[in-house]
Amino acid sequence: MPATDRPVLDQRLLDALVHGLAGSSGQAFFEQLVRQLALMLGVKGAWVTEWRPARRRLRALAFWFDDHYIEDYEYDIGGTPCEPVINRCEPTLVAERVIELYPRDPDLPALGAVSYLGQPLQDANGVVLGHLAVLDDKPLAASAALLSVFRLFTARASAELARLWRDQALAEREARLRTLAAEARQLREDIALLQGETEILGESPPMRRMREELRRVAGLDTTVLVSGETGTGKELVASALHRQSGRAGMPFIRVNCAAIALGLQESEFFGHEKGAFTGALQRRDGRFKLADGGTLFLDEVGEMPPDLQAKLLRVLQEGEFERVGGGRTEKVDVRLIAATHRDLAAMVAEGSFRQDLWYRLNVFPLRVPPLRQRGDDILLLARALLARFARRHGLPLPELTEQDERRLRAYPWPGNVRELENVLERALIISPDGRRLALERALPEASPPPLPMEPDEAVILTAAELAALEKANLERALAHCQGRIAGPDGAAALLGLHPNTLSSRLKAIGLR
Ligand SMILES: Nc1ncnc2c1ncn2[C@@H]1O[C@H](COP(=O)(O)OP(=O)(O)OP(=O)(O)O)[C@@H](O)[C@H]1O
Repeated sequence: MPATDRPVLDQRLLDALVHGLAGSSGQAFFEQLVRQLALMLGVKGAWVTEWRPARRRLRALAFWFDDHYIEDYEYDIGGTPCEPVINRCEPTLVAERVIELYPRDPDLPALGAVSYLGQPLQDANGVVLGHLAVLDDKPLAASAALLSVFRLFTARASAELARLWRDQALAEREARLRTLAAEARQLREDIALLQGETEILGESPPMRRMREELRRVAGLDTTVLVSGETGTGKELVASALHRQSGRAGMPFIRVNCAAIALGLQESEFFGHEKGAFTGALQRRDGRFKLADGGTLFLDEVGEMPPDLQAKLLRVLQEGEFERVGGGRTEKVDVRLIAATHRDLAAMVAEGSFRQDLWYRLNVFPLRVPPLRQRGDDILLLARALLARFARRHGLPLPELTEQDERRLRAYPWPGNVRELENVLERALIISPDGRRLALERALPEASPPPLPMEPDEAVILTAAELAALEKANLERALAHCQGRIAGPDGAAALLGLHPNTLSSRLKAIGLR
């Protein structure tokens, strides 16, 4: 078709194109753009790329050719008509005989190219982000209309690509911030270590057993899977495994698998080369590299997305990995510890966690018991934690009263040691006189009242003990109300029961 017959002047087509693009963004936008551009200019192919300066390559974000999309198109710009577009940063039109002019470009003959038009995509500061190009199997005349349409779509593509770069750069910075936060956390842990705050306290049988297992496995390079409810001390256990191992002088690197931004996971683990993807402004080491010689702690491993599970498995099997955007394989010497509050076996059964990865991680399972199964450890922990908080805040250290002890034992501690820490710190801070803990105010509203007896080990009672406890409670209520059941001064009101219900209960347990 001669250039003048190309439908570039058709206003309706132009409107359709602009409207078609208005609603889309990202990948969909670029796909629409190249397809519509090729159709509109009546050319064989159109593609939009992003520029990877480190490797001097262009990677197609979308490539429409001969009525279909071409996937994964990436090329070195040397000897191609795209080279002057990128290098000189100016539009390039090759109206005909493009193969003769660029004989080193191997793709031109394959695509049957005769003509070429390309223009760089730039951000507001003139930095080259990529380019937009069309090619045809017929000569292409530079009509003013064609060039103005082409310029219009170059501007739209530039704006969209610049937006994507900004988003990626922001995500990069956030990731960096998270790394800094992790380093700050590491430093806080070092300080805690120096102040003796990393000791795993507890003398209850389950804690003694757990500590003994920890001691046995710590010195080996065995992968350990630490499980337990939230706040039970899994991270404390992981760092103790590291400190008691031969790797103690080397880094202990923690990755929270639940908190890595989508799209950055692979780079977070394995690192990336500068220019490896949009927004990868500099080369960065991943957590595997940072942990070289030391221990890598995969916290919340149950939250790891499936594709990352597959990649991690490959690294564990092959013992090496590649940075994102880098051809070189890297080998590191890392001991792996994973932790989860989830039931990984159940996740494997339901298909949300890879069985082969689970086998690799579950070499030595270490279960941290919930606080409610640790008996008097609750009191031991409470005293140690109170001393720590009093020291930290420069406050007097209150004694635990019997009432405090009962309250601490009776509460089920769903948030485990972390919750105990929070409650005690709050109780200490709001303590009215500095000598007495304000536990009743610091404990969550729904906490049960203290049991009027000292249960053995923990708050697990047999059915007979529970019945005896209820009987004693009802007797005390009756005595308090001089045997009255109903009425405002009756035992039913005191107990929060309907009088008929109370009468039935009294009959059932032989009190009436
Ligand atoms: N046995 C213990 N002795 C002393 N401190 C403990 C003990 N167990 C837990 N802690 C403290 O309780 C807090 C929570 O522990 P940690 O962060 O290790 O729990 P976690 O199981 O990893 O929690 P999550 O599942 O939420 O990640 C930490 O401040 C830790 O120092």
